[in-house]
Amino acid sequence: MALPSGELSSHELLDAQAHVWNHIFNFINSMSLKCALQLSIPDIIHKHGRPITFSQLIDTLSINKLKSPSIYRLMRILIHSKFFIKVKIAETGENGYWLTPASRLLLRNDPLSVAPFALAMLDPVLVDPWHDVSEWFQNDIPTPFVNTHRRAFWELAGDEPRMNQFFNEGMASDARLVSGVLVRDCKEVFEGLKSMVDVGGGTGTVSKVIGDAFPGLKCVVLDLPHVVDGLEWSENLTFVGGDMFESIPSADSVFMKWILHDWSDEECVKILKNCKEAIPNKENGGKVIIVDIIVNDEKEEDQENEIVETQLFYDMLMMTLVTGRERTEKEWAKLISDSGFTSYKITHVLGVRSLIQVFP
Ligand SMILES: C[S@@+](CC[C@H](N)C(=O)[O-])C[C@H]1O[C@@H](n2cnc3c(N)ncnc32)[C@H](O)[C@@H]1O
Repeated sequence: MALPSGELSSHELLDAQAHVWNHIFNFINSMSLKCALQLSIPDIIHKHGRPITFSQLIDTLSINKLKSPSIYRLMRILIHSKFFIKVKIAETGENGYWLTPASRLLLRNDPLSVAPFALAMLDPVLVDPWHDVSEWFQNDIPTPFVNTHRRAFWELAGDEPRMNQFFNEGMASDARLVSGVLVRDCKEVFEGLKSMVDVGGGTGTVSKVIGDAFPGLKCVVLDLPHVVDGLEWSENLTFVGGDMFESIPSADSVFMKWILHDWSDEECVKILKNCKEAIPNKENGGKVIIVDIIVNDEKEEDQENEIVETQLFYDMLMMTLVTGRERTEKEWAKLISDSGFTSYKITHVLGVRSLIQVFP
């Protein structure tokens, strides 16, 4: 009996096979990147200050030198995935490895480094639940993460200091990049505010940057006690260990970056209602400032669009690790009105994410 694939031309069949193989092995891109970070390859090339030859790279790497030929293979795939380029060194005519814009974002000491975020997201604690997604679909456990680790994400982060640390560092590295854009390109959103609560603000990176840019603005970071206990306060930055589902300290405004996408619609409505309690009415300038993804579902089928693919990755990540999801504008509008707010304004200045101002 002819298989369905028998209806395909040889060309279609081979293309389909290549497509399937690339998806089977997509994780090799992630893991090769993780390996390069763990071996500090971007930092070594950067420190060298000019393109580095293969033998110079091998001399600098702390590896078993018998495995050097495999570094050539690692670099070859990372060149293919645009993390490095090979250039001709003018003086010697030799080839050297050099950085690309993507690997510049991986330098450890760069203030905008995403290296801690990459290492957090590719830690086995966060990767293991992906093996349990299909099992989770068949049972009544709330998330694949709980299926694997028997505890919810935030609970395990509270119990495991190593996870607490790598997750907070990962978040802080993303927060540095985003807060720079916020204070540069969205000044009007913060101007005139006297106080702001950064709900789920982690170790306070965004609040520090915003507080420095607007010295009249007092920021309070509310996060779980294991995240904020022992952090250093300053003149206009304080920390409160608490639970946003219980209550949120009062302020002119609430800021939430990467919070609501962690939670289900019901949970988001609870958080947003608590935000509404914490701020003054619209006439007195109360507002909630949200930084999160708005999925452009009209482009969902368009696999050429890198931003849509990133948004869909995040949506699956929220499904696997926590109870959250990424939302379309229509879904955001429903959450906002179900929580008793009257209007919102979206600003698209943050690439994959958007800034949403919500008014009581
Ligand atoms: C995805 S992280 C975002 C951190 C920070 N806003 C950022 O974007 O860099 C979510 C944060 O929510 C905090 N969180 C989780 N449950 C919470 C709760 N019930 N009350 C307050 N914060 C909570 C976590 O500890 C974590 O810092």
